[in-house]
Amino acid sequence: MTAIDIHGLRRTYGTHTALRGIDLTVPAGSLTALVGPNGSGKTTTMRLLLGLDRPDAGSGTVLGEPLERPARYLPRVGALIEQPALYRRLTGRANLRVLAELGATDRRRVDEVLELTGMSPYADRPVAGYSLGMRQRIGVAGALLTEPRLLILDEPTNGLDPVGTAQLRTLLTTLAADGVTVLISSHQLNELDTLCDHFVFLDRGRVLFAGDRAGLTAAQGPLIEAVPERSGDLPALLRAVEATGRTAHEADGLLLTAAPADWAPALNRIAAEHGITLAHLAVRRPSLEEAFFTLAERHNPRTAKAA
Ligand SMILES: Nc1ncnc2c1ncn2[C@@H]1O[C@H](COP(=O)(O)OP(=O)(O)OP(=O)(O)O)[C@@H](O)[C@H]1O
Repeated sequence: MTAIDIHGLRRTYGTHTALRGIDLTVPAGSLTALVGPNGSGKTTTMRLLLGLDRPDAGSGTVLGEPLERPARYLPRVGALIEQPALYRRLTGRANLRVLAELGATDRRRVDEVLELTGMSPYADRPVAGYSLGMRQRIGVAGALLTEPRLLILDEPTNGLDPVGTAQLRTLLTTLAADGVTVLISSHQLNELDTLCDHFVFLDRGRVLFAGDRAGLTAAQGPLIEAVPERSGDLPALLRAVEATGRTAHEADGLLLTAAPADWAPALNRIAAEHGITLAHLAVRRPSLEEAFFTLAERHNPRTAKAA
């Protein structure tokens, strides 16, 4: 079952093409991360899915209904796009009651969503005194009022402290376990690494990768990291690796290269041939951020680093 199945989604603003015909498949019940640098098209994608903007091209379904008929699926969708619109003088609870009334939702649901988002202790304070993170959580609470089957959250961790982020992570995991599909965007890639099970990488309006963790590992391959005993040898080691035709980077005193795991002994030999002793040599799974940059570079070698 797919919650979102869209093909060829395209949106141009004036001369700027924000989305270049992307395909987006989000499995039902998944926690799918929509990740990419600033301006890659995450918000545009979400706005189009929510019927807040119209695509120039593209079709497909959301919760089994056609994308062109958002009114048919929106009652089952909860969303938080950018900052939540809240009445600053009203309390968090009163804001949610207004939303519940507008959506003809039972008032008792307000207490439930306050509890779910950990906002019950602050519910009777005016929103004007809330931190950014508290406003975000009230926004998420508002998105949950209608017990949505699909939750679309644009950068919901913006402004959240580590405790707030951890609470949101627990909440989203619980919702997904209950069969709710969650599509969540962030440009802080590693934040979504442990939370999500599906990933869509956007870069300049294109999809670089879409799939699950196993697919990502297969697409990107492992990373080999090495540290020379003498830190001054790192540039020479980089040159030696690049001379073999591989791309290598330096990060925090480490040499990193995307290569098959069995290339580690070759790296050890190359170092030895150049008179360099390695203090550390390891093969590991790339982080989400590293996977993104490897795939971005493969796609567009000259400009990936600038993204
Ligand atoms: N209404 C608009 N008018 C003109 N350009 C727009 C509009 N909306 C988006 N864009 C442009 O489209 C591109 C994609 O923007 P979008 O907001 O979707 O990116 P994003 O991935 O959500 O970025 P961020 O992480 O900064 O939120 C950007 O270059 C942006 O400037």
